[in-house]
Amino acid sequence: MLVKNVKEARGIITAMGRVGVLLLNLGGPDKLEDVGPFLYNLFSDPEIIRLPFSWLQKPLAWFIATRRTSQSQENYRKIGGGSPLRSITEQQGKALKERLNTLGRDANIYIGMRYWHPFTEEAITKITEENIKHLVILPLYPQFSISTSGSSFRLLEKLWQKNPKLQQMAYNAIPSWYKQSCYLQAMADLISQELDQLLNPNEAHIFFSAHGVPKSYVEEAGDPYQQEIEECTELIMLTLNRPNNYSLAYQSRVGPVEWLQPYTDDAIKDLGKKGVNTLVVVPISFVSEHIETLEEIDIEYREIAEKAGIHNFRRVPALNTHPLFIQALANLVIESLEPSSLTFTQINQMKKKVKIYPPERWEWGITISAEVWNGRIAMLGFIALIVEMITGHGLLHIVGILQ
Ligand SMILES: C=CC1=C(C)c2cc3[nH]c(cc4nc(cc5[nH]c(cc1n2)c(C)c5CCC(=O)O)C(CCC(=O)O)=C4C)c(C)c3C=C
Ligand SMILES: [Fe+2]
Ligand SMILES: [Fe+2]
Repeated sequence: MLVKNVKEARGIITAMGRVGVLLLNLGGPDKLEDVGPFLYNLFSDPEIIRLPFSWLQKPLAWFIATRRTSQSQENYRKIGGGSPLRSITEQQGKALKERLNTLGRDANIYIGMRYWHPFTEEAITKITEENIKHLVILPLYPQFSISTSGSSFRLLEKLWQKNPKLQQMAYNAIPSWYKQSCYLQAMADLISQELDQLLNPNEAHIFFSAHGVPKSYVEEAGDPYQQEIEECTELIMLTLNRPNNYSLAYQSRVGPVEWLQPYTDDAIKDLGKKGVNTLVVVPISFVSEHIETLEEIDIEYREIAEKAGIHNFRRVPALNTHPLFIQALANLVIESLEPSSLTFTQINQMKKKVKIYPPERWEWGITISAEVWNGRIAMLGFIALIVEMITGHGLLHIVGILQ
C-alpha cells in the first residue's frame, strides 16, 4: 500500500503519533581546547581501535589523544580554530524540518553526534522526554561503514537495551542512501558548477576522494564501505553525464595498518606524472565541510598537486544545505514512513528486538569475520602500544598516529 496524497499521509502520521528524525554524525571540536577530549572520545571507540582487553581501551585512547592533540590542534587552527560540523549539521536539520513541513509532514529533528556535542545520548534523552512515537534514524553518511554509521548504530543499540521507554518506540534505521536520486543530482550539480567555471571543462580530471578505512575492515570484517563508495562514484558520473576522465582514491589514513588504496596523495602524484593539469576534487564520503575538506584537501593535497605540476587545482564544495540534498533527506524520511516500509509486523518485530540495523548487512557480535577482524585489530593495537611504551618510538609514532 502506498500513500496516495498529503491528507492520507497526514492521517498516517497522526495515527503513528509524533515523528522524530535523528540525524547521526561524527561531531568535531568546536574550539581548540575541545580537540584533546574529542580525540579521546574517538579513540575510546572500539569501532575505531579494538583491543583484546576492554580495560586497555581508555588508557590507550588517553595516550594516543594526548600525543596527537597538538598536531590536530594545529590543523584545526588553520580552519579557524574549530570544526564547522555542528553548525552545518544544525543548518541541515533546520532546512530538513522546513522542507518536510512544506511537504505536509511535521517532524522533530534531533542531532546525535558520536564523539562531540550534541552527543547521541543527549538526543536520545530529548527524544524520550518529547514522547516521540516513531523515530527515523538517518546517518549523515551516504555510504555505510563499520567505523561511522556502524559505530553510531552500535551505541544506539546499547542505549535501547538500557531503556524500556525506547523499546516502546517504533523506529526505522536507514543504513545507507548513496543511490538516492536527489542526492546524486545534487552531487552532479555541484561538480557541473565547478566544471563550468573552467576554460576547457572537458579536459579536467574529476578526482573523487573518499575518506579511507583500514583494508581489514572491508576484507576481513565485511564492511560494505568500499563497494558502496565505488558504486556511488559510478552513479554520480552517470548522473553527471559528461565526457571527463575520472578516478577514485582514499584519503585521511591514520595509523600503522594498510588502508584502502590508492591513497589520495599517491594518486595525485601519479596524475601529475601523467600530465594532468586540471584537477577537480570531489569529496564523496561526507556531506558537510569539515577538517578533511578544508585542511587536508584544500591545503595539504593542493600543495602536493602543485608540486606534481597540477597547477589548476579545484575542489567541489560539500553538499551542506544544497536544496536537492535537503530534498534527498526529506525523501528518505518520507519513504521510511510509508506504510510499505512500516508494516505492523515490522513495528512489532522492532519493538521485540533491540537490533536497530538490518543484521544481513553486517552481522555484529560473534561471527567468524568479526572475530578475525577484532583479533587482528586487537593484536595490532596491543603490539603497537607495548612497543611504543617500551621504546618511546613505536609503530604509532613512526606512522604518525602519534607525534
Ligand atoms: C565517512 C567518513 C569517515 C570515515 C569512514 C572515518 C573513519 C575513520 N576516522 C578515523 C580517525 C579520525 N577521524 C577524525 C575526524 C573525522 N573523521 C570524519 C569522517 C570519517 N572518519 C570526520 C567528519 C571527522 C571530523 C572532522 C571535523 O571537522 O572535526 C579524526 C580527528 C581529526 C584528526 O586528528 O585528523 C581522527 C583521528 C579512523 C581511525 C577511521 C577508521 C577506522
Ligand atoms: Fe585527517
Ligand atoms: Fe575520521
